[in-house]
Formats: sequence, C-alpha cells, structure tokens
Amino acid sequence: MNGMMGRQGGQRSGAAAAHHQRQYSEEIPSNGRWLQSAGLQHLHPSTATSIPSLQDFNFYGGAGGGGQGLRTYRNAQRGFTGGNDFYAEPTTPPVSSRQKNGEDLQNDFSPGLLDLHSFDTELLPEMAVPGLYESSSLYHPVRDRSFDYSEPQLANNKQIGRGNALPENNLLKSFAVDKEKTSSVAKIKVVVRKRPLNKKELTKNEEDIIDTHSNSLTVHETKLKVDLTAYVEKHEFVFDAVLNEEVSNDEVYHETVEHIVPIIFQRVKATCFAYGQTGSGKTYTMKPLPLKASRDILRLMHHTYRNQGFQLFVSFFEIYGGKLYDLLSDRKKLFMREDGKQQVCIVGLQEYAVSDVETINELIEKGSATRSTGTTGANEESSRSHAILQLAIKRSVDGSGSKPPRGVGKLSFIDLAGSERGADTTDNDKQTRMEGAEINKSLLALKECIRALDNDQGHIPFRGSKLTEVLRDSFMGNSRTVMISCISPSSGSCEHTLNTLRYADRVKSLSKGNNPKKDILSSTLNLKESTTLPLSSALPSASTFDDDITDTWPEQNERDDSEDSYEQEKPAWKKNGKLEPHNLSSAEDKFWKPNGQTKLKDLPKSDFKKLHPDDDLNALLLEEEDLVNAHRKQVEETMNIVKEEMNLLVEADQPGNQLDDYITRLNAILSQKADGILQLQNRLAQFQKRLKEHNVLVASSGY
Ligand SMILES: Nc1ncnc2c1ncn2[C@@H]1O[C@H](COP(=O)(O)OP(=O)(O)OP(=O)(O)O)[C@@H](O)[C@H]1O
Repeated sequence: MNGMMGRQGGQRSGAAAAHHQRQYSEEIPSNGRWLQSAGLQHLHPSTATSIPSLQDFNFYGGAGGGGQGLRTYRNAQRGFTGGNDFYAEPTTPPVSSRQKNGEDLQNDFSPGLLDLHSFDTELLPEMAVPGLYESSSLYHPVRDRSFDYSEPQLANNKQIGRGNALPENNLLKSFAVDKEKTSSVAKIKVVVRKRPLNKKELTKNEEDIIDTHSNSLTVHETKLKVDLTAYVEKHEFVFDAVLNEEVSNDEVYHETVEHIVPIIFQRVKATCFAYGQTGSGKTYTMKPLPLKASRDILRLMHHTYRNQGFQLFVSFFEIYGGKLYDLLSDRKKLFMREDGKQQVCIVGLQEYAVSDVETINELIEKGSATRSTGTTGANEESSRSHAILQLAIKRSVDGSGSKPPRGVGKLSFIDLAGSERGADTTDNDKQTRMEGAEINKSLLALKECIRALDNDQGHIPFRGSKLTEVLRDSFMGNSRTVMISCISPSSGSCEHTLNTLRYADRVKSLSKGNNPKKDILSSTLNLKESTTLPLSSALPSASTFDDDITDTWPEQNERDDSEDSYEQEKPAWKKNGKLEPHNLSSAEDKFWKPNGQTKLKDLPKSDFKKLHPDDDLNALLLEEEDLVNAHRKQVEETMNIVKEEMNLLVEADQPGNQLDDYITRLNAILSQKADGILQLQNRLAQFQKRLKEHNVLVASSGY
C-alpha cells in the first residue's frame, strides 16, 4: 500500500527457435508439434553449445549509437547495423576511444517478456542441484565468443563501487547452488543504478547531484530559502546495492539476476523489473539481462542438466493502456483468462522454444522493435508500455517429448513505463492522460503486491492492475523479486530521482531485516547564507514535508524468510497457528486506534485486505497518492507566495511606496493563500470521508 496506507517505509541461420501457441485450455501441441517460426530452424538442444560465432553479429544498435539501442535498431530497418559496443565483444572498440559519459557506450535495448501461462509446477519432483560445472574446464578459461556478451572494463575505475571486474570463475561460484542456497536468496532485492550525465545534460551544465557509496547514496538537492538564498539538502538512502555510473551491464547482471538463475531450476519464479523516470536507463539496463540469463540457463541445461528433458521458452508481450499485445506476433491482441485453479493464462500468447542465445536475441530485438514508444523531453523514444519478457524452464515429464513439457521455473523481466508518466495528467492529449493513469495505477499495484508478498499476507491485491494480474503466478509460491531503480544524476531530474528512490525505499523496507535509515534530511549546507529576514524563521521548510513521506514509516517486523513463507496463499487467521480477529470491530480496535494516531499504514495488510475488495483498495490508493501530490503542490505554491510576499515587503520599505498598491497586492496574496488551504482542506475531508466509508478510521481526524 502506498503512502499513509501502508507506506513502510526489463537468427541467425542455424539457430533454433520453435514456438507454440498456447491455448487457453492449456492445449499444448502434442508430439513435439512446435510451430516452426519463420526463418528459424529448430536445433536440437544438445547442439546448442556449438552456436555459430557472433563475431560478425552486432547486437543491438549502431556504433556510437547514442544509447538508443532499441530505437536505433528500429530506425535502422530493424537490422543489426552498426555494432553495439556493449554486447558484441568482438566488435568492441578500445575503451580509450569511448566516452566516459556513456553516450557512445549506449545501446538500446528493451526487454520485455513473459510467460503468463498457467504453470504446472506442482508435479515435478524437487531436484537436487548438483554442484554446477563440476568440470571447470567447461566454463572456466574457454570463453566461447558466441556466448560472450561481456562488456569491456572501463579503464577509469574511480569511485568504482561495485564495478570491479568479475572473477573469471564467478559463474562457477554462483551456480554452485543447492537447495540451501535457494532459500538463502533474498525474496526481495532492491538495487539502484545511476546513469552518467548525458550530452544534453552536460550541454546545459547540469550537475551530478548523486554521490554513491557502497550500498548507499546521497542526493544533494538545491533549494531556495524564503529569502531566496540557496542551500543544499542532503537525502541519504541505503539499498541492497548501489551501482554507480561506471558500473557495466555485466556487473548489473551479477548483482541482480545471476544468483537467481540456478534457483529457477528449483521451481522458483523470479521477477526482475526496472523502475524509474523516463530516460533514466531502464531499457538500457534491462535489455541485456535476458540474454545473459539465457546464456547461463542454457549452460546449465546443456551441462549440469544435460539430457534431463529441460527446455527453455521465450515469450514477450506488452501491457499498453491496460491491454495486452504479443510483441512476437505483430502486436496481436491477447486476452487474459484465469482457469479453474486461478492460474493466469494469456490466450494466444506465442512462446518459442529456444536453444541458443542468438535466437533469443533475435526474438528480443523483434519484440523490442514492436513495442509502443513515444517522445518525452528526456527520451526521444520513450516506452509507453510495460514490456514483459519471460524465460520459462519446462521439462518433459516422460523424456520422450510426446507430452507437453511442464513448467519448472521462470524468470520474468519487466521494463516498466517511465514512472513519471502517471503524473502526466494535465497537459497532453486524452490518450496520454489515459496512459498516465494506467501506468500510475499499475506501479502502485505492483508495489502493493510486493509488499503483500513480503508480509506473507493472506491476500495479495493482484487485481489492482493488469500488470499485477498478469504477473500473478510469478508472485505466488516460491518467488523472488529484484527491483532495479534507475536514476538520472542530473540536478534537473532531482524531484523525479527522489520519487524513484522513495518508491524503492518503500519496497526495500519490506525486506527482512532491512531497517536502514532512509531519506534522512541530515544537514543543510550554506548555513552562512541563512536568512535574517523575520518571516523565514516562522515558515516550515520544505524538508518538513518531505520528511513526512519517508521517516514516518513503521519499521517492519522481522519475518520468517523460509521457503514455506511463499508456498501459498494462507488465510490470515491460519498464520503462525494463531487465530486472528475476524470481525471488523475488533480488528479496528486493535489496529486503528493505538496512540490515538492511527494511520492506514499501521494496519496489518492481512486484515486490511479482508476489509476491502481489491478495486476499492486500489481506488483508495490512487486517491491517497492524489492527496499527497496535491499537498506537495500546495507546499510549492506556498513557497512561491512567500517569495512574492518577501518582495512585497522589500518594496514596502522603499521610499515612495504606494500604500494602495501594497494593500491590493497583499489582499491578492492572502486570498491566494486562503484558496490553496481551503482546496487542500476539502480534498483532505473528501479522503477522510472515503476512509470512513471503508471503515478505516483516522483517530485524529475529528470524524
Ligand atoms: N548506465 C548508462 N550508461 C550509458 N548510457 C546510458 C545508461 N543508462 C541509460 N543510458 C542512455 O540514456 C538514454 C535513455 O535510456 P533508456 O532508453 O534506457 O531510458 P528509459 O528509462 O528506458 O526511458 P523510457 O522510460 O522513456 O523508455 C539512452 O540513450 C541510453 O542509452
């Protein structure tokens, strides 16, 4: 839940690809009747390790492509013209020739994927995972170029943070997983990635206002005091990992997804998503991940799990305006259905059986080129949709291929639409406003689902949005979630950056044992410039308001992080063997009234969800967000009015000042102030009324 209601706190010839069209009723073509994908040949899995060299295969966009990878691809006839500096090692120019700010290091990419079919995982016996790659010769020194998408190491390792080169045998270590390791992989991991300043920002002399440390960062926000002197407010955040602008995509993969790959063979469903404002690097960050993960999955399949009947499937679709479109099938409209077992099925979604990385790359490029984009000030081809790419591991039960394979685990990559689009409500056309509303809704719902998961709630609000509905089975059972928050370093993006970090902070605060201090407005610089004007001392600083957003979240209780905790939706009252109160009044007594200061955030979600249907809850969440935004706006307006007042006072002190003019202007200012307060009061009263209608009492409200 958000804010006061619970703010706690992404073919080559010879390459293989076959796809099959999933039908709603789980009718998978039998007898291995995979549909042949145009231009793609089926390759037996066992041959997949001898993939054709990628030396002449330039992934993702033009050399010096200005980071519009996907878009570059699209513009270039959807062809792989020009090399992608980052992913095709053979074509990578020397580091020295590359620009540090990342503009020519970019490539564009867009992940998106996913499999939303029903996933029969329950019938598969749990497998013991042998030590992966016991034979180190398989992976160690021999770095098959056809698999090697590693990026060059940047020469300048200053402030390297987590950007150091990976040890060569990293995969060996990472894959040496067993069941214990599965349960040791965090349920939720929140990572922040800061991109470099781009050319546009450099041209405008915008400053880098983000300092990164190992797993924390500081945002230096420049603000104006009432006397118009500037000061800097510091906002500190701590996350599971903070990746600075020099960190490569290889290292991002290492920090986020690599450790999850082995456990999806253990019936885990994992979701990795990128969140952030437009142009912050979501697509850039997400695009390489599925390929890197596929490479590792295929390695496991062809070695550790050789001849065990595993297959890898890829699907890719987008959610645009609340509707589903297949990105691998000319944006064919898809429909979501729920079967009798409450499993989500996407009718008509095409899924491709793949056995080599090149094919997966082609599919990703194809899907990415089809994705809906638009233009924003920060990104010429901005994503207007959530793109979901899914890698599903399935296994033939009888080994003969005569029966459809059953799902074992899956890895979903979600490249979310820009987080600020939800705020796109005033200007632009109706279409854009609708997009914004849908995006806003889905981002809120996503956060709520993650929260509910981490709290082991009996009820998870999937129906809050199409995105969460579609991801339902990824959130159920034994799941893992990785959130990558992408931020821009520039002063011009400060507000959006803070919003992104606060969202991430709320998600992170759900994780076990995570109680870092957050967004502490620790100090104010330029104190010597502090004002001596009398009014200033009487005014609240903006920080007072920001503070309320993050520092008032209750700390999370420690929770059991065992595998069992995600097994299934348990009724809340069955949890911990304890009988929780069922009737509303006792729940209210217990949760709404402590200290006479009860807020929605204080209510355990398990009980709260029982009180309200998802839709109502969703509507409440949106209203709450609106209220907080309106409050924020009102504070900004107040600051502007105060500046005006200060000017008026200065003028009033000037000799020859006209009293009439002073009175008129003062009257206008006071009316404006009163109007603003009145509007906010009305909004607050409306929201309180809505809460009351939903039996959510705010003790201090006077209602
Ligand atoms: N870490 C980075 N290093 C170098 N360039 C980057 C980095 N992150 C992003 N860029 C570049 O910044 C630009 C915007 O990135 P990207 O398209 O990934 O943003 P986005 O968050 O997906 O935006 P939108 O929400 O509008 O789709 C691109 O040109 C991209 O190549």
